[in-house]
Amino acid sequence: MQIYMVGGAVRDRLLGRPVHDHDWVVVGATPGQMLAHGYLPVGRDFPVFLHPETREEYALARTERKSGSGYRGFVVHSAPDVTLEEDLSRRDLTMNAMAMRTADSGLAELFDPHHGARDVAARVLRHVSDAFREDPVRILRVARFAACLPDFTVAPGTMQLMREMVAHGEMQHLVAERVWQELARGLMQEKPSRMFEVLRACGALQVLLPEVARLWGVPQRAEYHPEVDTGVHLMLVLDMSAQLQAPLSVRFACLAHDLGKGNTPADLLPRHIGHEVRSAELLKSLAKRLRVPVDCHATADTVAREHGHVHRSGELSAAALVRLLERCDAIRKPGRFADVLLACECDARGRHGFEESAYPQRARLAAVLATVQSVATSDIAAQATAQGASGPQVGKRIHRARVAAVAHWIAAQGTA
Ligand SMILES: Nc1ccn([C@@H]2O[C@H](COP(=O)(O)OP(=O)(O)OP(=O)(O)O)[C@@H](O)[C@H]2O)c(=O)n1
Ligand SMILES: [Mg+2]
Repeated sequence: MQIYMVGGAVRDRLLGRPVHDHDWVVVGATPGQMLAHGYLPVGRDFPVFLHPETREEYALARTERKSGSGYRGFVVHSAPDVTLEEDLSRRDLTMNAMAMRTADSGLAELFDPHHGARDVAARVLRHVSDAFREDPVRILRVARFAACLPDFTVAPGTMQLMREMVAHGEMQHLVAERVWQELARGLMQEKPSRMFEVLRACGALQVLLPEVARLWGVPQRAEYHPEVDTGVHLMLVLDMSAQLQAPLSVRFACLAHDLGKGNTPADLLPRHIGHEVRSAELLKSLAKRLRVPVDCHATADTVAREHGHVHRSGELSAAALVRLLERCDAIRKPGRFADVLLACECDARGRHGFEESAYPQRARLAAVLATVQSVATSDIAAQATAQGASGPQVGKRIHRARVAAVAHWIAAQGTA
């Protein structure tokens, strides 16, 4: 049997990027031989094994043919006579269809029948063959790679193929988990906007995230948004979230914060009165459809509802500031509130001409929260209960003490 390194590890080595995991392909072996060598079988559908020590994936060379629609509709042929070339030609992109082996001389040998190295040098994402059609997840992968390798472009023929796949309804067969997985990974790359550009260009965005796709062409007020177009703004916000190295929940919150601008009544444009609540409603159905994790949804919901108040928090009274913190559940969930503030900063700086602007609201609200947290609520509660106060009355006293503390803090800021 011969073992070759394949897929992302070969690609990333060529790109000079850090290699996270290795995929291996084994030619000329049977499952029985793999088991005899101590490899552990995984998966029901494909002849894939885990190395007994490294736990990396070793797959027997295989060919694949689509037998029906959907995720599992494949006929897999794996046998000791399947060649490396056959295995490589079923893969998605030329840059992912290279193999490497350490030769007896100790030098690394590259097997590159589809000219992946040439495409890497030319910064092109190109499909290997028409077999690309067989798996619609590949459209999401191309979009994700575009976000990760922002100077790469999609080859025109590949974009054409992706358009055809979308037009044939292939995106409908994707299961929510796979869509979310790829979307989440794409959001975490260096330039998330590239993923959305690619998905938009092939028509997949319209199918997967129509709430997002419809934001292009929707105007906003130029005084606040020099870029005017809501879709353009959204892309600036997402790239700002990457620039500020925000975690996934923040990046997803950025994606969803302005969804409600997509269904603003036409007579209100370019104003978007009430878009915050509409955003939260659209977010709810999107999160359900894609099975978005609860923490991402919760952060995004607060950002959608409250981003306007956070932006204007400099004008709020002590009482209004405490109410804002209470609505954000900031006292119980300070970590999440920090994420909400970061998303708001991405929103404010994700505008033409504001990229380098300061966003003092973030540090100020963090300080207001610290002030509120310093109020000794258990002492107030104990005292109130001793005086025979009811539950709601205790709550009111705590609220009043918090407002007083914030008012005091604001006054001290003024004299500092
Ligand atoms: N839908 C898919 C998924 C994977 N592959 C092939 O399987 C390899 C390994 O897949 P995976 O580990 O999922 O992705 P990588 O390309 O290795 O990228 P990374 O692990 O860095 O995300 C890919 O390089 C590609 O050759 C494919 O052709 N089509
Ligand atoms: Mg991999």
